[in-house]
Amino acid sequence: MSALRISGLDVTLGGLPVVRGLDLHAEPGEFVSILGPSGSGKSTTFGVLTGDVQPDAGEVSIEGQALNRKASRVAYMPQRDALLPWRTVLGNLTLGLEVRGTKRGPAREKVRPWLGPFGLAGFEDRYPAQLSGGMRQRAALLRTVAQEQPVLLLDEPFGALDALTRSQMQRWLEQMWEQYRWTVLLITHDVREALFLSDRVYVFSPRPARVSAEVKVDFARPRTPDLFGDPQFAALEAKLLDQLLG
Ligand SMILES: Nc1ncnc2c1ncn2[C@@H]1O[C@H](COP(=O)(O)OP(=O)(O)OP(=O)(O)O)[C@@H](O)[C@H]1O
Repeated sequence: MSALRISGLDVTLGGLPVVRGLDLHAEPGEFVSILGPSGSGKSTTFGVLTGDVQPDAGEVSIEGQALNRKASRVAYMPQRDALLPWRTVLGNLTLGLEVRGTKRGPAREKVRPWLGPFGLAGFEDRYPAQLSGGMRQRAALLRTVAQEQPVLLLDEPFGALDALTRSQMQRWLEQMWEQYRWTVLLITHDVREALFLSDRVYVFSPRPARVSAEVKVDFARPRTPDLFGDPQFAALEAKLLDQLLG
C-alpha cells in the first residue's frame, strides 16, 4: 500500500486552473522530490494534502485511507522556518504535537530524544533568533518529524540558506533519512538537491500543474558529495534541466 497517493487532482484558485489531472505517489520509506517552475502549483498541491486547499476533483489517500481534512496525517514543514520568535526552541519543537492535542509535558518527552540526532541538544532553552540558519531549519524539521505522521512534506526547506550551509544540510538530511527512512515528499527548485536526496523525482509542468516527467534515481546510498562528480549524475541533471526548461 502506498504511503501517499494522489489521482486525477484538479484545483482552481480564484478562477485560475492551478492543478489539472495530477497523479503521484510515494511508497513507504521513499524519498520523493517535486521539481517545477515557480508558480506551477507545487505549494498548492501541498495545501491539498494539509487540508488547507479544497480540490475540485481527484482522490488523495494516505496509507490507503481517504484524506481527512480535519485530521491531517501529513506533517508539513513550510517554506519559511516559521519558528515562533517568542517561544524557546523546546517550545517550538512541541508546537506541532500540541496543535494535534498532545499536552505540553508528554510532547516535551517525545521531542527530547531527538535533540541529539538533530544537533540541538543544549539549545532547547534558547530562542530562534539565537540559532544559526541551519539550526533553525533542523528545529523546524524536528518539529515536523516529531508529529510521527506517515508522510513528511518539506516545502523548500533549505531555500533561504547560504550555499555552504545548504550543502551541509543536504548531506545531513541524507544521513538522517538513511537512518530513519521517513516517507518524504520534498519541493525544491534545485535539481542537484533533488538528485542527491531522492529515490524518485517528479517534474511538474508550468501551471496548471501535472506531472511532465518522472525519473528514478538509483545511485547507491549512503550518498556523499563525490556523487556530484559522477558522469551519470551530470547526465541525469542535464536531462532534468531539459525537462524543466521544456
Ligand atoms: N488564493 C489564490 N488565488 C488565486 N491564485 C492563487 C492563489 N494561491 C496561489 N495562486 C496562484 O496559483 C499558482 C500556483 O501557486 P503555488 O504557490 O502553488 O506555486 P509553486 O509551484 O509552489 O510556486 P513557487 O515555486 O514559486 O513556490 C500561482 O500562479 C499563484 O499565483
